[in-house]
Amino acid sequence: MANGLVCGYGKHSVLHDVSLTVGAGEIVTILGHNGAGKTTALKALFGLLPVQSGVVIHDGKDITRTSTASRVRGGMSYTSATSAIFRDLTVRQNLELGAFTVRDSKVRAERLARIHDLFPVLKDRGSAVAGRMSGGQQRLLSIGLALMSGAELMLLDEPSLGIAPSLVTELFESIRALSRDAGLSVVLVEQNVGAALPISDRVYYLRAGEILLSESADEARARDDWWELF
Ligand SMILES: Nc1ncnc2c1ncn2[C@@H]1O[C@H](COP(=O)(O)OP(=O)(O)OP(=O)(O)O)[C@@H](O)[C@H]1O
Repeated sequence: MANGLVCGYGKHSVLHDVSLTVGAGEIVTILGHNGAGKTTALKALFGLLPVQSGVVIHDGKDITRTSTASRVRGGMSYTSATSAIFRDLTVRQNLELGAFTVRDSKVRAERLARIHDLFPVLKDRGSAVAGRMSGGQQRLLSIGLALMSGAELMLLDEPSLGIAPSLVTELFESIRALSRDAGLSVVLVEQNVGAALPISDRVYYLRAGEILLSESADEARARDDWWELF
């Protein structure tokens, strides 16, 4: 997915030689302290930041210089840590907009039904104004939006942020189910290590823009010294 990525803001490099892979149906989690470069890595993968050197590969194609729009068409989505929804529109309108690139109305209806099954609150509150829902419900909606686009690879930045613990478990189980049943691949950035590890396949540890270590989530779960690694 990324090889030798160097990227940052202006002339300032934040990522130094970052390489990472995510297979079909795999959930890969990037762990690291504040400021390590986790969000920067997701943005670089999604084409929101120019890459100074290195390559981004998706579906076997070099997409390093392609636009974000073409990455969306290619099956990628990015959900930022700050609520990525249309606050003044209803929940239903938000979800419909998530699939604005999908012409086939049957496909749109199927996706909507699936998301309603996954997150029934988005069905029950379909006519609610999105910006007036709770923070947790807004997070679910932002993930619903990404799923409506038909993403095969989701880049998720701190999905648990601001969500009640019971809902975090439910949300993460839904993500796991999507990867298991529908082959969804996920690159997850998460401070809530306890919630992320049980659904992850592999883990990358990022420090000051460099990958320190990559290991299986089983190995990571067996550790009690994550933070000493950084
Ligand atoms: N828009 C920006 N312009 C300049 N520097 C930025 C910008 N956004 C982030 N940075 C810097 O890039 C570095 C990495 O930030 P980034 O947000 O990727 O870290 P992070 O690991 O996601 O941290 P957090 O867990 O706090 O979100 C930090 O030093 C940050 O100050």
